[in-house]
Amino acid sequence: MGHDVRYRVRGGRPLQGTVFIQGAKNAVLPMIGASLMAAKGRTVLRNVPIIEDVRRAVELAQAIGAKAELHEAERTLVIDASTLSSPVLPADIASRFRGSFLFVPALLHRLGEAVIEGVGGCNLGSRNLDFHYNGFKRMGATVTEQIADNGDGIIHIKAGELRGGTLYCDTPSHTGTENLIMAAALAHGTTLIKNAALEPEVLDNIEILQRMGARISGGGTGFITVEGVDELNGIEHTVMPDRIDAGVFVMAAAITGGELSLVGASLEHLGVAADKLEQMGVEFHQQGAVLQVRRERPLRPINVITDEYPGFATDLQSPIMALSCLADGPSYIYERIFDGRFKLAEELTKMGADIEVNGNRAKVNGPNVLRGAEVEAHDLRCGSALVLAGLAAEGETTITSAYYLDRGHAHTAERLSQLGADIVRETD
Ligand SMILES: CC(=O)N[C@H]1[C@@H](OP(=O)(O)OP(=O)(O)OC[C@H]2O[C@@H](n3ccc(=O)[nH]c3=O)[C@H](O)[C@@H]2O)O[C@H](CO)[C@@H](O)[C@@H]1O
Ligand SMILES: C=C(OP(=O)(O)O)C(=O)O
Repeated sequence: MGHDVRYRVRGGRPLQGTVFIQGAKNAVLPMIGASLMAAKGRTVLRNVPIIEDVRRAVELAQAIGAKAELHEAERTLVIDASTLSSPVLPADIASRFRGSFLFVPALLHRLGEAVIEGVGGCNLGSRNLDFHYNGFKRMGATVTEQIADNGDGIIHIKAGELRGGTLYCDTPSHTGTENLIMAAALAHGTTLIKNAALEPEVLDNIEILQRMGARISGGGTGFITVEGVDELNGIEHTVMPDRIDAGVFVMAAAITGGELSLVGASLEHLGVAADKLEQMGVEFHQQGAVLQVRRERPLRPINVITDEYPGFATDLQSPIMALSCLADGPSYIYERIFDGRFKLAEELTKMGADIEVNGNRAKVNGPNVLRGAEVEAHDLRCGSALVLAGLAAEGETTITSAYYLDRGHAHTAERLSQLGADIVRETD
């Protein structure tokens, strides 16, 4: 996986024009999980990002018996889950994306069990699932692990009937909150989830579940109450815009000294990242649902501490590391969410950056002149950061293992080319 896609970028062109922000990866994946909970009717999702994670999610839905049709040109996904038949999330698909674990509540409710042969997602250090498992157990499920012949662990979760209870996340886990809400939506009785995540995608998921018939209150407060209902129905829903995609395009304008109109981007959804980018010298003008952004002055250095929403999103940490290479002085980055998210530093160093990494802290000694090099996308956001670095670098940058980038960003080369970038996508 990940070795067959390359991007070639030739830097030095300021980006200008209008770009359409895609639908949110981290909203559509739990929505696909939610739509599998509807035993009757079809769910229609609009503004679906055409990314590899969505293609994998469609394959996985089909593998467990649902009818799922992705209409790419229309960015529309139609799901009929009435035919759900297999509780097994097969490793060859499920281990390619993190969102596969969001199918578990539907399997528990519809088939009484889930068999998880693998969970994927970006390799960012330890990525535990204990808040999910502990929550399912508190609702009456049993969770057991069996070691397969090849040494891989296979998790079996069985739940004859889930019942409401008091659940919590030790820290406000994004997918953990979504999974516990979905598990509670069709459980018997009332569930309270404490220390729930506040991310806009979590709220968009609460909205789709409510429209399907779920009874959920407290979204956005950290305490979510769910009163279980007997069934959920297929409905139509438009996926919210992707705030990480928006943040990357803001930084594309910033790193090239350009000016862009981002259709669908929201300053509010960027949280603290908007303030940090403003401090670096980015100018924002929110005009309704279009965000205008430009950078004319030299970039200033920045201190970043990643945090749950509305803090600085960890998924924008890699892109801002690339941007801070050009800033006039040292920038300090403290990654608090994941313990293995600095592989990018080595790749940027190949391009001429000067970055000191110490555990979960990095110091970027800007300003550096970036030069084109062959670099590797170790994960999704490492990929988007390397594209940004390539846009600012002298000469040609080749980004390998770029399947990771395609996991989360749609039509990257096409959208950047329309803004004046020199970028092509190649496959073997
Ligand atoms: C598909 C999706 O929505 N992915 C996003 C989601 O990932 P994901 O939902 O996996 O991230 P979490 O919020 O769950 O994880 C954050 C931290 O909590 C820890 N943790 C989490 C769950 C658990 O049961 N036990 C535990 O210890 C993790 O190891 C990690 O250190 O949120 C991340 C943090 O905003 C984003 O980077 C990902 O893009
Ligand atoms: C970490 C990410 O995604 P996932 O949780 O899907 O691996 C990401 O989007 O950067």
